[in-house]
Amino acid sequence: MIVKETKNYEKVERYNVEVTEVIAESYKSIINNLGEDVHREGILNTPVRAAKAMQYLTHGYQVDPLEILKSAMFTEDHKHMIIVKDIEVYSMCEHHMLPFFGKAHIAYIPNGKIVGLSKIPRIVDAFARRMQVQERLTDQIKNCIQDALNPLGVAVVIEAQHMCMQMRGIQKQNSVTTTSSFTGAFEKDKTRKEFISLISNKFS
Ligand SMILES: Nc1nc2c(ncn2[C@@H]2O[C@H](COP(=O)(O)OP(=O)(O)OP(=O)(O)O)[C@@H](O)[C@H]2O)c(=O)[nH]1
Ligand SMILES: [Zn+2]
Repeated sequence: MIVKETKNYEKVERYNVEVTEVIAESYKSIINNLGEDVHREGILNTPVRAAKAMQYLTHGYQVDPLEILKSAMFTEDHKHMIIVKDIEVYSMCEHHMLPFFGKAHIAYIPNGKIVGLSKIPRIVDAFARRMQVQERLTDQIKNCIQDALNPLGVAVVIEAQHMCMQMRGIQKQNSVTTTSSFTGAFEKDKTRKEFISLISNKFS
């Protein structure tokens, strides 16, 4: 499944017909085995809908995050912390194939190159729209920014709720998991504290 943006910035979803049919057949069997009637009106198109939904939720495999960053890098002599915070994250836990969702807060300190701001949420999506664990998602985002920009440091914090811990299993509705990953300057106490303090401030 490919998500493309047109020149007018409209998002177009293109599904490979054969892949969708194969996944839909599997869903038919799953729905049947769950005890539902696959011929019931409301469910008749569900296998295809679910096949498309699942391909959408994992379309990050078709995206190259490094290329996204490289497509908008600019030379700039700015050596201060740049933070993009409160980026919505929707991902799929690889253990249960249930969503986990929350916010990512990302910072870097440039070393000659800055990147187009929108590209940071774009790479979050590129890695999040896959089967993931929160820890790997956090590290992949950090490594990608480090590799593309070679900055003085990168910081990534993700706060998320896992549906597999809420709707089933341990059923804890209010627990939030925080993961973090740092390079370079952010390994220093002072810089990391400044980052944590800035992401904790809310705009009034
Ligand atoms: N570290 C980590 N664990 C995760 C993540 N998403 C889900 N899990 C956990 O993956 C584990 C899988 O454990 P298993 O014991 O194999 O699965 P389970 O029997 O369904 O476990 P319960 O959820 O405890 O019922 C669970 O503890 C989940 O909470 C994640 O992003 N990171
Ligand atoms: Zn899970």
